[in-house]
Amino acid sequence: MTTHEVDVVVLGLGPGGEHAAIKLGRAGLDVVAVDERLVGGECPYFGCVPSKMMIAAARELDAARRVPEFGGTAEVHPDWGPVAARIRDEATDDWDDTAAVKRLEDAGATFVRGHGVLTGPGRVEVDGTTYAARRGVVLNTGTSPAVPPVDGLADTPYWTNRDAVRLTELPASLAVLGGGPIGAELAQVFSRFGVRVTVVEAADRLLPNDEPEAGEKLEAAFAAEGIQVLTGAAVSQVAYADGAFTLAVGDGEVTADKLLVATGRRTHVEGIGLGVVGATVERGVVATDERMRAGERLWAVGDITGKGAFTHVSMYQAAVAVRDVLGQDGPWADYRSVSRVTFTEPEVASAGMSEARAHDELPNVAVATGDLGSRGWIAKADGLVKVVADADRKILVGATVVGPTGGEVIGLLGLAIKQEVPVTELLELHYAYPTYYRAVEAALKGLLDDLGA
Ligand SMILES: Cc1cc2nc3c(=O)[nH]c(=O)nc-3n(C[C@H](O)[C@H](O)[C@H](O)COP(=O)(O)OP(=O)(O)OC[C@H]3O[C@@H](n4cnc5c(N)ncnc54)[C@H](O)[C@@H]3O)c2cc1C
Ligand SMILES: NC(=O)c1ccc[n+]([C@@H]2O[C@H](COP(=O)([O-])OP(=O)(O)OC[C@H]3O[C@@H](n4cnc5c(N)ncnc54)[C@H](O)[C@@H]3O)[C@@H](O)[C@H]2O)c1
Repeated sequence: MTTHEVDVVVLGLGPGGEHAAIKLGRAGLDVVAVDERLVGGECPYFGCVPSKMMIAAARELDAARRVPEFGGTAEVHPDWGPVAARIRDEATDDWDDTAAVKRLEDAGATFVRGHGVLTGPGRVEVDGTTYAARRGVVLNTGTSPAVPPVDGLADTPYWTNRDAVRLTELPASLAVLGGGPIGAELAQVFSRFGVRVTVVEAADRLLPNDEPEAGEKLEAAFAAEGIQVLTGAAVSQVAYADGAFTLAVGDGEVTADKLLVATGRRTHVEGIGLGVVGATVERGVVATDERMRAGERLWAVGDITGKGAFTHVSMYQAAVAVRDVLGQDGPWADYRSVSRVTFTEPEVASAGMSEARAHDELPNVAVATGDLGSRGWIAKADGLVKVVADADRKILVGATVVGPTGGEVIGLLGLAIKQEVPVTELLELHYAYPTYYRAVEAALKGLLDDLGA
């Protein structure tokens, strides 16, 4: 067996691994970067980028459909062709990572395509070759779609996100299993392109990991667009015959031409030798410290760390790990104010803790909710701002914004949570009239009585 001595091996090149390999290569280290599929991982080829391109197109269709409400007439004839072409040509290079491999090599890293396994501290084996890393291994092996053990499902030609982003034509009807971020975003896209969509969600609301009020707003928006949503829905069986899927849901049935499974993710932590470096894996998550250290000469970043399955978290953690590999003095990982956005319309954005988590972790919590104010009324847009405060310290610990630009407005609140800005000081800002972010001021005012401020 051949052994190569290097400084660092990056195993798995999702957004975090790619970032780490490029930074460490540019820092002059001898880096070997390993991926068995495409450099960049899920986000550019099967996740964020293609889905957001779909969403951009679907939004234009929806805006055109709203013309009569505001003044005039417009005819909308959806065409998936330009969306499919844009994803193929602009987002994914036809699912070819030549450009991403070149970026790695230009940074000084050596790319190896293959399945890597840890064989000891700092040691990774790929197809019979061992790479022995003096400093250690950065692990970023990410996830695959998780498919639930529903009777019959495995034998059907269901889709996951990896199929949905490669479609060149759309079906007449689609059932979406799972109403989390993937299911919700894609359900709305396909519905806006004329597909009859039914979302089947096991929990009692859409986006069950967000505030309940957010799920309610989204469900109302979906109903208004004609998307059928079944919540609290247990699917006991899936069958496929004569070109159609049938889902047994409670006492009833859902039928559709196609089925998209969006029921969560399975982390790639099994069978890759995590035991040999003393890493702790619990419920599919690799335990990490504030420097992203996960075992002997091992750093772990991205979805496998369970700190938020988002591209920005993966890249943030990679930057932390790079600092530690290079012997720098922090800053280390801080998750108090992780922002996240589901790009439905309305957007559902949040930062920090939910109200429920704040009640679990803090003795005194204050909560206030407001609507989107003048801007929302003018644009005929429904939504909300919810703020969660530590009532003893009089600072925000969590926030949710549901609305047309929720993902932008949350930036202000994320900063306030991270910097622990007193609520009274936040109220000293000038909130331009009539912006969406002005709705934050109204929500904050709702906290004052409870804070005794
Ligand atoms: C449809 C969809 C939409 C999304 N939208 C957003 C969004 O808008 N915003 C956002 O922040 N996040 C979004 N996400 C989540 C985002 O894609 C992930 O959080 C992101 O890709 C980070 O993942 P990661 O860095 O852990 O690794 P991944 O992207 O999962 O990549 C891991 C890489 O490791 C490789 N690998 C695994 N095991 C091995 C092995 N043993 N040997 C060699 N290589 C291996 C894989 O081939 C893969 O390339 C979306 C996800 C999906 C599916
Ligand atoms: N805009 C974004 O940032 C974005 C977009 C998409 C995905 N993501 C990331 O990817 C992750 C994975 O997304 P996801 O939506 O697949 O996972 P998820 O775990 O967030 O949601 C899955 C949903 O499926 C439901 N479910 C599970 N089993 C079911 C069953 N048998 N029948 C019906 N419903 C069932 C769950 O209750 C849950 O609501 C997200 O948590 C998020 O971190 C982010």
